[in-house]
Amino acid sequence: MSTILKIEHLSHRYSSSWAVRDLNIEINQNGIVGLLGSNGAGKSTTMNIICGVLNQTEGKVLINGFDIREQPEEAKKNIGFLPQTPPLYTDFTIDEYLHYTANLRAMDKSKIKAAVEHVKERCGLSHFSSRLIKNLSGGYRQRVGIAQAVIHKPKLVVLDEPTNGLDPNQLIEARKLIREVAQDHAVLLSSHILSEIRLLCRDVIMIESGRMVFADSMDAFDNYLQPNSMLVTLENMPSESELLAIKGVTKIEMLTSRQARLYYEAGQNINESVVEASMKNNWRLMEISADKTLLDDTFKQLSVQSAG
Ligand SMILES: Nc1ncnc2c1ncn2[C@@H]1O[C@H](COP(=O)(O)OP(=O)(O)OP(=O)(O)O)[C@@H](O)[C@H]1O
Repeated sequence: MSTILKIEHLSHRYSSSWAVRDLNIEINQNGIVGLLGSNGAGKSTTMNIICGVLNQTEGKVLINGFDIREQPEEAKKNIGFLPQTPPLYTDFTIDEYLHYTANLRAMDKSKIKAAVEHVKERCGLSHFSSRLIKNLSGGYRQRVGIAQAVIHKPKLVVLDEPTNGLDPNQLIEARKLIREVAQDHAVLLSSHILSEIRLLCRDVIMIESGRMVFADSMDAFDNYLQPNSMLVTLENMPSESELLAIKGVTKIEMLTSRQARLYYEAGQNINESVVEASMKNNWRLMEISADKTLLDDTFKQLSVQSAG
């Protein structure tokens, strides 16, 4: 079986400056892969190249084994794309628009009607079939955008910041739909919001200044960003020096009268030592948890580092 998406040494230059440098990405299975990066990192450029909207300066993009530049028709049959601004014709009804996009994808004419019904059902649009797109809320427009991206059952679905600008209820609905889509498709989803990527994605690729700075599972990303620290809540909080005496602990930060951040050496597991010390000294351990609060800070640092 071919790899769904393979990107080799991809670089892109706009006039004089490079927006993407030597990207290598491979996606082999369904599920959501996050493309994370701050504004201007090169996410949209990468996605536009993957989807054949922009020709790269250097490198290769293969979709299901087809080169997007050399075999664009075959490659594009395997891609569904929702750009940052959904390509909606607002004077069309949902039905008209989905028939139109199915025809654009050169789908077998005899299968279009059933495909439109199926995708409307799947995206929760059936009850709005004959409503004009201009009369839909932002959340429903986004659903139509996703529907046009999956109507032809592509192997790869590319969603450029699909949850941007949605209100909290629309966000929940959009995430649910994207998760459902990812059960049958490989989804590449971009965002500059770390928490959004953490919520949705199995794997994450982080780019900054056009270069890849990380690519692995979300769990590995959390570990990578964890500066080896944990949060402990103790009812009887001891002194800093007593906490520092716990085996493996290298630094203490007192956060409140009952909570402290404990830093430890990479690769160490200090949970047991903390529990033991607490029991021995009657510190009354209430909670011990991985420290996720530093993630956003570290993300900012990472972004700055890679820009340098
Ligand atoms: N058409 C263009 N001409 C010149 N430079 C461009 C063009 N499009 C993007 N750029 C530049 O290329 C770099 C990458 O932009 P890109 O839009 O790919 O980033 P992004 O990660 O998608 O950011 P955002 O989330 O803000 O869209 C930026 O420095 C941007 O200013």
